[in-house]
Amino acid sequence: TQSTRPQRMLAAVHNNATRGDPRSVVKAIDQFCRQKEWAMNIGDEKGCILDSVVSEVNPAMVLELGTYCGYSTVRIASQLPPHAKIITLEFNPQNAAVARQIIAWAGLGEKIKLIEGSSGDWIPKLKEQFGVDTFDLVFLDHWKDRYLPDTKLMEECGLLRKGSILLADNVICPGTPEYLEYIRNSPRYKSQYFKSHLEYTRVEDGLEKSIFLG
Ligand SMILES: O=C(NC/C=C/[C@H]1O[C@@H](n2cnc(C(F)(F)F)c2)[C@H](O)[C@@H]1O)c1cc([N+](=O)[O-])cc(O)c1O
Ligand SMILES: [Mg+2]
Repeated sequence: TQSTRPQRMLAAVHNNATRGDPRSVVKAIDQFCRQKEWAMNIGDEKGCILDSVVSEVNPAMVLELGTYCGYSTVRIASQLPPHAKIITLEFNPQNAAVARQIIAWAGLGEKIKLIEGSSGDWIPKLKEQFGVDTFDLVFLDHWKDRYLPDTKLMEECGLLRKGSILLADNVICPGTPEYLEYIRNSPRYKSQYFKSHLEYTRVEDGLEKSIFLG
């Protein structure tokens, strides 16, 4: 039976990355996507911007929307201080299954809680189910038409505090026009655009970093 792209990506990690070495997992995925098959990981160029935001925020609690295969999950978790945690939401069970194995290979299972389901279902339950207070950093990289409704939902559920950082992928390509319009015009956020390129291509894309002002 035919394998899927995430399964071929997992095989590339097993064959080319060192167990317990997150940087080698990131490198193996980027190599697979450059040399074999494009895939929608944030990639190394935007990934370096993600790294700099994570190290600047030094978050104790991170929420990622859109695990996919776990590339950015591993990238973020490998930079977290001890005892810090990342909760990552994934809707597609096949993607979640691959992500769990990539996260395990990187040796980061203790820092990462992968939840399968939809943001609409899970965002309202994070406080009661996982004892979350607020998130220091939220990374948005799931369905682009969900960035805005889910940001409003996080506000309503009291998951953001004064100073919480939202970092959104793909604000140019594929684009998140409604989210950008809201976040750049809302008095409750201060936003900054980081110009870059769509993963593994020369097409323009970028990240939008927004601080919640409370
Ligand atoms: O469509 C793109 N990304 C969509 C990403 C979607 C991924 O997020 C999951 N999800 C959905 N809801 C949730 C949650 F969290 F709600 F539970 C999680 C989906 O199952 C999928 O694995 C994309 C496309 C391009 N491109 O160039 O076309 C480039 C990129 O970087 C991209 O991120
Ligand atoms: Mg993306």
